[in-house]
Amino acid sequence: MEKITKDKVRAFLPTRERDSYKGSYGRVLFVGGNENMGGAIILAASAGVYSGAGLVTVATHPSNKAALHARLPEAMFTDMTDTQQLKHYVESVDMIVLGPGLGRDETALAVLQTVYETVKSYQILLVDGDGIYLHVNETVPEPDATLVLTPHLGEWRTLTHLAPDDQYDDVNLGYAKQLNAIVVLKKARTEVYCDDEVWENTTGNPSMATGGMGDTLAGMIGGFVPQFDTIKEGVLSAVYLHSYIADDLSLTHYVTLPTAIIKEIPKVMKEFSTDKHRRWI
Ligand SMILES: NC(=O)C1=CN([C@@H]2O[C@H](COP(=O)(O)OP(=O)(O)OC[C@H]3O[C@@H](n4cnc5c(N)ncnc54)[C@H](O)[C@@H]3O)[C@@H](O)[C@H]2O)[C@@H](O)CC1
Ligand SMILES: Nc1ncnc2c1ncn2[C@@H]1O[C@H](COP(=O)(O)OP(=O)(O)O)[C@@H](O)[C@H]1O
Ligand SMILES: [Mg+2]
Repeated sequence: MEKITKDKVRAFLPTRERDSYKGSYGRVLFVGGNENMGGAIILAASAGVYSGAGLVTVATHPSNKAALHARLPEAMFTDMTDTQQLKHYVESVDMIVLGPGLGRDETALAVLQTVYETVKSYQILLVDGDGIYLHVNETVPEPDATLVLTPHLGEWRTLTHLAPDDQYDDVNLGYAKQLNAIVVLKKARTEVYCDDEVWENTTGNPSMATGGMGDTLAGMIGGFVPQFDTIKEGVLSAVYLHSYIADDLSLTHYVTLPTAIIKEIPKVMKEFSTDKHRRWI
C-alpha cells in the first residue's frame, strides 16, 4: 500500500500555461440534487468550480435553479428531467459527476440511465451517493466510460456485500477490478484502488464527519481530474487536499463545514503549486 503524501501531491499539481483558457481546464457536468437535496449537488459543483474546472454545468431538479444561481453564479443550469437536454450536456463535456442528492426514485433512475446510455469511452464518469445505490440495486446499462466510484463504507458494503471484517486490500482491489472502476473508499483514512495499486490517504480528521463532506470530495475530484496529467493523479490529489484543508481548519474549528473547505481550495492549490512564487505581472 502506498501513501498519498504532500510531496507526491506537490509533484502531481499541474502549472497553468500563460496562453491557456477555460477550455484548457475541463468541461464538467454535475448531475444530481432532487427537490430535497439540492444542497448536495450545489456543494459538489462549488467544489468543482473552486478546484479550477474551466466550465461547469449543473443538471438538477428545476426547483434548485434559483439557489444554484445565487450560490454559484459561475455555473450554468440545465433541467435534469429534460432527457434531450441532459443527453446534449453529457455529450459536450469531459467529465461527469453523477449522484450527489440524486434520490432513488423513478426520476433519479431515468436520469442515471440517460447518463449511462450516453457517455462515451473518452469521458470520465464519477458516480457517488445515490448514484451508487441505483448502480447496484437497479438494472442499468454498463457505462462505456472510465468509471470512478466514491463509496463510503456503507455504500461499499452495498456494492460488494463485504462485511467490514472482510475488507482486506487485495479483496477490495479485486472488487474494484470486477466493478471496472477506480474506487475511492471513503473512511477515516480513505483508500484509493486504481489499476493494481492501493493508496492510503495520510490526511483527514473527525471534524469532517458532517453531511455534504463526500459531495464536496466528489466535486473536487470532478474539478481536478480534467486538469491533471492522469486520472489517478487527479483523484489522489483531490483526496489528499480535501482532508488536508480540513486538518488545517480543525486546528481552530471543532467542526469543519464543507463550504469552509470549498473556500480554501484555490488557496491550498496555490500553496502546493511548484510555481507559487511566479508573478504574472
Ligand atoms: N445537503 C444535502 O443535500 C445532503 C445530501 N446528501 C445525499 O444523501 C444521499 C444519501 O447519502 P447517505 O450517505 O446519507 O445515505 P446512505 O443511507 O446510503 O448511507 C448511510 C448508511 O451507510 C452506513 N454507513 C456505514 N459506514 C458509513 C460511513 N463510514 N460513512 C457513512 N455512512 C456509513 C450508515 O450507517 C447508514 O446506514 C446521497 O445522495 C448524498 O449525496 C448527503 O450528502 C447529506 C447532505
Ligand atoms: N472521522 C473521519 N476522519 C476522516 N475523514 C472523515 C471522517 N468522517 C468522515 N470523513 C470524510 O468525510 C467524507 C464523508 O463522505 P460521505 O459519507 O459520502 O458524505 P456525504 O454523503 O454526507 O456528503 C469522506 O470523504 C470521509 O473520508
Ligand atoms: Mg456521500
